[in-house]
Amino acid sequence: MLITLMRRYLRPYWVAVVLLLVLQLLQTLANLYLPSLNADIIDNGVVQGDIAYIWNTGILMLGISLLQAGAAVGAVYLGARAATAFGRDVRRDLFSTVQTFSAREVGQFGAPTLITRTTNDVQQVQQVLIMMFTIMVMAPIMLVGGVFMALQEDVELSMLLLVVVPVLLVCVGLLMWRMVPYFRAMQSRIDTINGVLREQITGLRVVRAFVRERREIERFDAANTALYDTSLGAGKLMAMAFPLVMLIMNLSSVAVLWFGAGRIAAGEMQIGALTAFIAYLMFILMAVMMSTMMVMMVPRAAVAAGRIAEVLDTRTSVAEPADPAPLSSLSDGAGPRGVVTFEDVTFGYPGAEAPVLHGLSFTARPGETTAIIGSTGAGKTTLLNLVPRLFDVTGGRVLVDGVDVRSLSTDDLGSLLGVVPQKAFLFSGTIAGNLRYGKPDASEAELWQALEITQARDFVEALPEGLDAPVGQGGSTFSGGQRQRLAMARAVVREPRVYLFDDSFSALDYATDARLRAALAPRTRQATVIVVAQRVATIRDADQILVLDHGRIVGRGRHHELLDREHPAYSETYEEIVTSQMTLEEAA
Ligand SMILES: Nc1ncnc2c1ncn2[C@@H]1O[C@H](COP(=O)(O)OP(=O)(O)OP(=O)(O)O)[C@@H](O)[C@H]1O
Repeated sequence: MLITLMRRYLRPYWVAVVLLLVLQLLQTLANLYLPSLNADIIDNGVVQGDIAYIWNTGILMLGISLLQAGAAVGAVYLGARAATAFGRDVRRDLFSTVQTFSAREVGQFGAPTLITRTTNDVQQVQQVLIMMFTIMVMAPIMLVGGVFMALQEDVELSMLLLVVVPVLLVCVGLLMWRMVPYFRAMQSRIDTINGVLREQITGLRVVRAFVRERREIERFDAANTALYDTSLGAGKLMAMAFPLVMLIMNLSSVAVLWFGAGRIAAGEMQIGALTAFIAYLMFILMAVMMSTMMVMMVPRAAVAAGRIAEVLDTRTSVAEPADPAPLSSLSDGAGPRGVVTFEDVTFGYPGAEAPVLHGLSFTARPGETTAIIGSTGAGKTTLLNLVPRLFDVTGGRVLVDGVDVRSLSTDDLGSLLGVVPQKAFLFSGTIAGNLRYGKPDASEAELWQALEITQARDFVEALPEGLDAPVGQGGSTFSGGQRQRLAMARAVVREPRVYLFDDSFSALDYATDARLRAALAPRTRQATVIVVAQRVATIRDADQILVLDHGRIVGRGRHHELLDREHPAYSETYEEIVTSQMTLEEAA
């Protein structure tokens, strides 16, 4: 998975990658060559007193050092560029894939993991990529080249490698092997801390209201201590790792000096060769250490790459039609009017045993208001979500002007709808920016008009910056009712064919609710309005009221018809809802 991801996303940067590999090769070879030149200076220059040789070789060494430094800088630069570009491209694709997801896929993954995958997991792979760019080229060359050069300097002394290398390999391998579980656990501990923190920040008011601060602090402490323990475990091993490696390296140097001194005394080796040998030994040991670390890090990155690929490979369940029906084909070729028809619609959430909606059939017409009322959990929001295709039906069809919503392109379908969700959501920015979300070229006059209709003009006018007043993330700087009215204004600015209001009026007081509906009526005269409501007062004038109970339509008609025991449309459920909110005299 890691390789596939890297191949796919590094392809545009292959020139930079090849160039950086060549530069790495150059600098590693230069690195390998320098100790040998140093040995030559000592043996042929210093020992023999040949000043000219020292100068010439010294200048050559300087040249090679400069070349090596240049190549190293170039390689690091190109590597960093390719790796960061890789990260940017993967994040971009993850984001645009998630944008295509329906509520089904988002629910299946969960928002937190989608965020972690786009940020943390990409970072993990990117880091390993940078390491690979250097170590993958450097380590094998340093290892093979180091052994080759060491043999060139002295074959007998090279036998020491047979002892030193396996010892280092085993020690570093063991340490890393014990560290990996800590690293894995660390990720999930960080996830837990994030989870607790997110919940507490979002639910801060509830925590305060129920005086649960102490309990919440304990919860956070537990998660925090778990992370501390894990980090400490990894830290202890890490603290051991460096001294251990240094000890092995120093002991090896001592061994080389010990045996080398004997060989020099016996006239079998020169001093320069001994210094070069020590340098090559260090190269070899470094290469072994880096390769071991690399081998241990790859599985972690592979896990991250797998998680990224899982998102990238997920196809949305509300797929775009291959051959979308043009808007002009709606209403039998007359163009969009906004007639919404549910035809024997059944819907069940993924993984749920029973459907939430059962065989719903109704038509909502332009110029009419269709209201949906029912107890909580009856399926009202679910029903509304099927029109903009947040989910697709599991049985039956949802039609707009006689065309199945699944046959329209999502852009076309969206252009017909003005949705006001149950939880009004605003984006950070300004009020004007939010209102123009569905119609970027709307004039200021249009924005004020929409605000007037949704009874939001007064409070926006009262803000010092007016339309340019800042909006906090999610709309946090406004009250629930203000947010709701701004969200409605956003839909009104768009002048859609179909308005979908999901319980948008319940955050308003009775008087504002009534004024808003009165102001909205002329604007929606040509449009289809579907309103989900809890309050009977909000919908008593609706042209058609659908009473929903456990996902079935158990009553349909106008307010008076549904209450009239003599009328065929009479609904006992509706009467129960009405009497729970007002006396029958008030309702009449
Ligand atoms: N994402 C989901 N996954 C699984 N089940 C869900 C999901 N959303 C809602 N449900 C279930 O579907 C049923 C209908 O929910 P829905 O939100 O449509 O009800 P509602 O009538 O709008 O309620 P309310 O008036 O409280 O908003 C409920 O039983 C709920 O538990």
